[in-house]
Amino acid sequence: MDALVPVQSAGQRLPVRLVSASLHRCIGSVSIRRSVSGFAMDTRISSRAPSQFTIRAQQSDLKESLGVASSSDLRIKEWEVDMYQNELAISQGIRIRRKPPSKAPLGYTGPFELRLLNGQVADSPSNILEEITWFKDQEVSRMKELNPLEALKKAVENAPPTRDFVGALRTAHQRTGFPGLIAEVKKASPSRGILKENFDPVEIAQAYERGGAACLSVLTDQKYFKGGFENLEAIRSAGVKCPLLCKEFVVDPWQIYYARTKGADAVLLIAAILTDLEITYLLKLSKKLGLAALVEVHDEREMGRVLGIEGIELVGINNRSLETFKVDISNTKKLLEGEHGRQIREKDMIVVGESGLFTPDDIAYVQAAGVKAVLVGESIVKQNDPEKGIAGLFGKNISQT
Ligand SMILES: O=P(O)(O)OC[C@@H](O)[C@@H](O)c1c[nH]c2ccccc12
Repeated sequence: MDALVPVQSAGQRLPVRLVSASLHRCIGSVSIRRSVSGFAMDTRISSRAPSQFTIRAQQSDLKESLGVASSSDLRIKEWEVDMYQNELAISQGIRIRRKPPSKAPLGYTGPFELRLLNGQVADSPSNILEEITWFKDQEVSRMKELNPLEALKKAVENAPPTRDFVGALRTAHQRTGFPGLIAEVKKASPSRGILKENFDPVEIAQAYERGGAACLSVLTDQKYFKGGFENLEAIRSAGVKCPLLCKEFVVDPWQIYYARTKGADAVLLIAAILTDLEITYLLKLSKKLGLAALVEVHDEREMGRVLGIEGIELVGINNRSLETFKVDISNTKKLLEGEHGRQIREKDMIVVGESGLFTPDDIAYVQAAGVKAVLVGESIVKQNDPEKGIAGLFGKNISQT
């Protein structure tokens, strides 16, 4: 990603060839189009209005790098890259399409003709996760314009060190004998609507900390969860000591940098929307920036994929399908049985039981299934006093005092 350097001065030649080549190497055919167009449309280019010459020079570099000659050829190449990305995702059992399908550009002939002949593809999102993912893709493009990657990288260099998310979970587990608690600062969700009307994120975070939470999860998605990065920042600067998970739908490496500058100590990577290569790359990037990564799975297939990826310390099992909203806590048990469970124990990974946990019995059930941590939102955020909510959830006061 280092090659994603914005234009500094007119006439400067940029190694665009390297941009696409290195992306190709790092994340396969994954997000070349977004990165390429993100690059080509970089705000610094438009806001600093360099000479036409610079822009032309870049575009020709770009075409050359993709082996194309005209802008319609370039459109076709970009479209093909999207199609390859979809194919790659489908081959890994990923049902979520990362972008709305688009028709082949005029004049296209090539390897996807047969697939196009196969008939209609739905061009509205098939489920809520797909809708969120499509929206996120556009939202990130807009946010990148306001916060170019170069500026974020500088901010990261001066950011205070991160706190040890995984260590905090292990310590809490040893201290209490219960799974370490990641308590979620969550105002609303698409499945449950508004959970708390008078929502003060800092007050809730402090109450969670007093109640014995090991870590906090802060939803930053605005549109679907009524969260925000300002909540993450506010909680961090209010002096809360628990490490913070930035709960976002990550579809682009830029978001990892952004989360780091806003005070996150960990990020979420959702296997249902990311290919193996993307998870591998985003994991490495997170580590480089000092962040832990919670890799979330929902079914056996995703668990199998994730177990094949090196370097994962934290796996979340979501009991809620983000496609259908169905919640079933026996999902945690099911995914920890047999060969998968054996591999997890062998690698000493921490499994986080996520969603739909309300009672001490629920906690005991997922603990018996093998989790060392739990991620809980609704049942504790809804309480008038979230600190007491935690004691209610565990059937015991788990605070330090
Ligand atoms: O409120 P609950 O049922 O306790 O769930 C919390 C958490 O697991 C859930 O918010 C969640 C799990 N994975 C996610 C991914 C995106 C958004 C939200 C989530």
